[in-house]
Amino acid sequence: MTMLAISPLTAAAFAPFGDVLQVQAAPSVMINRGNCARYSDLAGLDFSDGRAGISVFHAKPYRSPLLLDMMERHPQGSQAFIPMSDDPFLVIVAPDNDGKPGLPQVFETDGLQGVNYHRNVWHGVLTPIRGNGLFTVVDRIGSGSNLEEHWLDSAYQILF
Ligand SMILES: NC(=O)N[C@@H](O)C(=O)O
Ligand code: NI
Repeated sequence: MTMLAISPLTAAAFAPFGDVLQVQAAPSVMINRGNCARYSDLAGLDFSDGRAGISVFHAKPYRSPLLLDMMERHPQGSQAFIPMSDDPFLVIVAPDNDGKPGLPQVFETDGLQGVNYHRNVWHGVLTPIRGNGLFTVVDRIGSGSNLEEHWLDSAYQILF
């Protein structure tokens, strides 16, 4: 079974798939009488025929080795995962290859990062690896199906 290596999550590496939500080199503006740095407008939110909603996901942390046998995407909207703890999680994405996921890439967050998957980007399901598994999620609320799943012809293994 093919193993997938894990890379640290960076905005540059993740750019083809979405946005990294993290403190930037410089704030957009200082607010609250200089007591708070605001980093504005970090994610490309995109919802067709629906609206943005904020949900909470409570996921059980996975144990190593992880078997990656399915990837999914949301044709009608972006999806952001913002951790409610400072625990790292795995972010698994793949380019589209004629309507199927191409070679997956695996990133590990540094505990102070969230991600926003752009619309229709192949990704693995939410994958906490330790901690409380609590995440705030910003994604599309609307009618109709917004979930396309693809079961991989051959699974991958991820050690962490
Ligand atoms: N299905 C669902 O709401 N969650 C997935 O989209 C996911 O990315 O975890
Ligand atoms: Ni998803």
